[in-house]
Amino acid sequence: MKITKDLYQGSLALLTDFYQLTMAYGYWKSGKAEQEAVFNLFFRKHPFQSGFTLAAGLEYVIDFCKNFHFDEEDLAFLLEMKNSDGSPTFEPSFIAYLKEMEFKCSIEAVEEGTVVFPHIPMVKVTGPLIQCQLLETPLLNIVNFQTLIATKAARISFAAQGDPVMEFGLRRAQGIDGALAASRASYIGGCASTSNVLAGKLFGIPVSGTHAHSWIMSFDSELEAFKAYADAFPDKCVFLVDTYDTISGIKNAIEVGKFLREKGKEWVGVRIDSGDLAYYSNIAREMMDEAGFPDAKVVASNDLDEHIITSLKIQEASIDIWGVGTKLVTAFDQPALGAVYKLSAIKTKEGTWEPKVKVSQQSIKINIPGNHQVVRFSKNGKAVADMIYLNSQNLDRDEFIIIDPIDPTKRKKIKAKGLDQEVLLKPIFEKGKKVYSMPDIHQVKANAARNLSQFDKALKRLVNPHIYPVGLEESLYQLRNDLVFKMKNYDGEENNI
Ligand SMILES: Nc1ncnc2c1ncn2[C@@H]1O[C@H](COP(=O)(O)OP(=O)(O)OP(=O)(O)O)[C@@H](O)[C@H]1O
Ligand SMILES: O=P(O)(O)OC[C@H]1O[C@H](OP(=O)(O)OP(=O)(O)O)[C@H](O)[C@@H]1O
Ligand SMILES: O=C(O)c1cccnc1
Repeated sequence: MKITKDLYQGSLALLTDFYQLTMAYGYWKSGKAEQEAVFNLFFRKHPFQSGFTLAAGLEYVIDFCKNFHFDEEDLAFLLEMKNSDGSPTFEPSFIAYLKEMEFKCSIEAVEEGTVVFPHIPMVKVTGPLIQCQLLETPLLNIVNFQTLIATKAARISFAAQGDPVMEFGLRRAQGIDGALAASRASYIGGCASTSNVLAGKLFGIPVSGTHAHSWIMSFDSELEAFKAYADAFPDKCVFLVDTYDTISGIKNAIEVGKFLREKGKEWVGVRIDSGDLAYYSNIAREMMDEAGFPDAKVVASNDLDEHIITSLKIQEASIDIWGVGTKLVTAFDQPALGAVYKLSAIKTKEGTWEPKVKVSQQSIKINIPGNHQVVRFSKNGKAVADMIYLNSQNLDRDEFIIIDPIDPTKRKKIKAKGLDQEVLLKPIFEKGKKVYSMPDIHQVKANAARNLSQFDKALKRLVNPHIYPVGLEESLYQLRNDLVFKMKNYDGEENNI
């Protein structure tokens, strides 16, 4: 098992794009490697046309940064790399520099389970330019995927209106870590359990499941198969009833349910995995009630997502538990979140922070310069607005104006008196030393639920959700404008239109 062993036990410093290493070499060669910089990780658009996004992945980020180093094998690999003319890509003294490199960055981040919005920095990295740069790809890899899946899981859980959702995705997930990370993020986002036993072991997530059609098919009859399963798991029986004929399957399940009851045991219920799930779940409910099993549950599965679940709820399907796999763990309708990681300030030789901006034809792509913090204003536990501000700014004011980063005609006055304020970027590492104590996964899940409950349900509807106000504090907005004009050499002529 070389691949899994190397992946999970070796150094992960090479899990990056090659250009990060060529830039790292360039920074080192030009004497800029240790110059202090600030980078922000943020996304520009919610996934799935959602009205909110749920942050996840910080625990992986912490793990990655704690173990950030180049081991002997990594260094040997880099030393062997050649340019097209056969010359070495990296000088031995650069490799020696990497060997001695110790993680020195400070990291601030939103906690896992925090509801986040476009443009809000989710992770802010401050430290030697070379180290900030080397973190770009792995941080994006981790946060993009887990945030995407946690958001999808939250949408699915809302659609299920509090019914348990079992995550069944492993067999269709994007590879080994895709599956593991998806199970973790799905649990944070609202799923009750996973079918992935390794995820259960690694992350402490509850593991659950029913049985497959192959179980039934391996016996001479469905009834015999149900009885044998009941024998093995008298307290945990969910019978899959659609292998041959769903109605006969429900009858057989009830018969075994009665047999179990005679022995003082109660079955859990049935699973329906094909056909019209509203129609068959209602028939199953009626038959089980009539037979004296009002507490027996109906589990439904088969290519479910938030939209089909919503439709089944509208149809008043009698489904108590939802099994969701493929469309959850592959984020079926949006394969990536699209978060980016941008340089926003750099320290000058004089020791002052110089804000940096990337100018773009598309205003959505102009980053927010400077060294920031984010505050969430709320009233009586309900979030009111988020403000991104320069962290030199004093929050002790009665009133703020926030300006939409894309459309400056959208502004909001925040009367701060009487509002609660929560600063969202929390210290995670200080100069390479971890200062954050990571809550366990159940606390993270509870944090997600608490966070989501702070937002109006208009934000959580699947179609055309309400837009939550997020803006730049006035002076940050002004700084950004001034910098864009400066970088574009704007001289008052029309040449910038
Ligand atoms: N009442 C319903 N309303 C809306 N969608 C439903 C309803 N019942 C089932 N579905 C969905 O319709 C789709 C049916 O897909 P498909 O044709 O693959 O199922 P099937 O033929 O019944 O099952 P299979 O191919 O697995 O034997 C699934 O996504 C399922 O979740
Ligand atoms: O549909 P998902 O949301 O991905 O949920 C997981 C699916 O995996 C299993 O199907 P299986 O692999 O046996 O295939 P089949 O039922 O489609 O034949 C199970 O019966 C679900 O239908
Ligand atoms: O336990 C189940 O019922 C299950 C697990 C994985 C995929 N489909 C169903």
